Amino acid sequence: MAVKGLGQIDQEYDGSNLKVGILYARWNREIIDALVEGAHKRLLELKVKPENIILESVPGSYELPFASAAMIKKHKLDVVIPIGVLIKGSTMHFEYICDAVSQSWVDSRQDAQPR
Ligand SMILES: Nc1c(NC[C@H](O)[C@H](O)[C@H](O)CO)[nH]c(=O)[nH]c1=O
Ligand SMILES: CC(=O)[C@@H](O)COP(=O)(O)O
Repeated sequence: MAVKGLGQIDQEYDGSNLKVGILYARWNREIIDALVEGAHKRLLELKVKPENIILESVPGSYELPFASAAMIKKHKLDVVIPIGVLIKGSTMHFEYICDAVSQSWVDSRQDAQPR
């Protein structure tokens, strides 16, 4: 049977040696702030040291892909958690940003490939 949504955590994870970034967009802050708080809380539950959780923000979701790569280099992170919220309105703004961000993630994966 297909597993839908988050699977059950089936093992202990130890993040005590990890340095993690949370990079969030400064749009739709009520939702963003709840997502950031939840990510931070979960990282602490997974034994990531508070001093090894770096929080930074960008103007919006459009900046997340390239700013994520820059943040990893700047803070020598093991991983970054990008958080953005796009809400459909009455124009094509939503589609344009989603498309740009999706393509930017693809480009950043290609940049990260070993030459
Ligand atoms: N409309 C939303 C945006 N728009 C801002 C862009 O992401 C970008 O920051 C701006 O165009 C400057 O380059 N961002 C979101 O995260 N969510 C939105 O709903
Ligand atoms: C994706 C968005 O920015 C959204 O808030 C835009 O709303 P609208 O399309 O009505 O300008």
